[in-house]
Amino acid sequence: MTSRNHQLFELSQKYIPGGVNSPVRAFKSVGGEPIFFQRGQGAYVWDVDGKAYIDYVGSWGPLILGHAQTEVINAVQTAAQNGLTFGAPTEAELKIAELICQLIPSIEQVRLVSSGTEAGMSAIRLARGYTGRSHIIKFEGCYHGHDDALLVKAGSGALTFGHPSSAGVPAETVGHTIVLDYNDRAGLEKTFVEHGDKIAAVIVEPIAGNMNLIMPESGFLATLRELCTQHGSVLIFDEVMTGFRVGLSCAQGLYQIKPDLTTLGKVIGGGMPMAAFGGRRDIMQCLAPLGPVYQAGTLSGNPVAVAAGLATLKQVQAVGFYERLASKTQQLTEGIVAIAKKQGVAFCAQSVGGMFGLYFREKIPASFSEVMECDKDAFNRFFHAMLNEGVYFAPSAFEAGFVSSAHGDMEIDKTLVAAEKVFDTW
Ligand SMILES: N[C@H](C=O)CCC(=O)O
Repeated sequence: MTSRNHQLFELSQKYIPGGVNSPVRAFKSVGGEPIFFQRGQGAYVWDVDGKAYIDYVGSWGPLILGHAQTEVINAVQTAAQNGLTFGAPTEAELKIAELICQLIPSIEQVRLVSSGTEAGMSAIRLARGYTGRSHIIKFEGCYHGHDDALLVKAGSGALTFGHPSSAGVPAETVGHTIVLDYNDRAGLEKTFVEHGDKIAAVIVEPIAGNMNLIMPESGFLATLRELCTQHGSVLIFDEVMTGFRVGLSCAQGLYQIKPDLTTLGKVIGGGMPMAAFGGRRDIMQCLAPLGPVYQAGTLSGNPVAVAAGLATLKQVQAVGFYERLASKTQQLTEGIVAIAKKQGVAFCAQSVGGMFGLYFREKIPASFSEVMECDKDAFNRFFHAMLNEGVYFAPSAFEAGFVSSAHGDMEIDKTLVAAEKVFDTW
């Protein structure tokens, strides 16, 4: 009998390109058909054929409290009853803006948008408007949404499908984008010596999560900070993924580096489409209607999304929240590593807060080129075998994984039992 999933996928391909609304969902690199989900609760998701999975994707990061979390759902329902959108200021958006500024000291003012792509694109335009310069630096394998200027040697779905620089982006559009290697301080210094007075901004994922998980090496972020200050360039931390995911003070708090601008998304929307960019007041004041840099959005600050975000940010402030999350995530990665090692599989893993990376190689990668050395076929085999056991990891060797506060000992144990079974017959 044909599964409901298969039927839906067949039909979807007729009406939606590739049957998906974002390429990385397509299972293209791991093979097989994408799963159509019907519902989620806590740490679990159920597909349309009724099979349950422990979910380590969490909608690619936003669901730090798990699926359908009671307070978040209640907040959404209450907000929705008062109207879905006004296209005008609300008290709730003021509340979330104030909270973001309180929790992230580098953010003195913030503007809400609807997606991480918008946040990144707006931050770049703002940095260019503020400095009056054109060049930007980004790093290979980092992904900042699908804004044209940033879609060069990008990570995430672009990397997954082997097209890190997209067709449809004119050469002139990326003519001002300089791409460097993540963690390459010497390359960075050289570029600033050559082009320092032209560089409007450096945009970086302070912990890279779109080429699997790559941690910044000691001194990398500090060098970035020093060079940007020295040359009058705007330092932009893309914390769409790491914001309120790796800790309450985000990656910038962990590394004690103050960027000029920060982009946020995922967790701040609690599962609803919301993102933000914010930072130094003197830079933010260049935005319309105060300044000459235009930026806008009909649904920006959407009240339902803001309600979900506020309910989420309230809960992550609970004492010990991030310590518990980090320890669960570590329990998961250390457990899988121990099982793989027992079977002699070349595998390693690492985590930070509620975010983790799994690598089919002996040593944890520290750069884009080392990530590329991971055994992609082994990952694909592992992915499908775990899926078969009811564990859903991201369908790409280049994406980080996520643990939520709804993942308890039971879910971690079940995952490790599944991994034991998978590696037993490796
Ligand atoms: N890595 C991406 C976002 O952070 C994955 C989500 C997507 O592209 O659909």
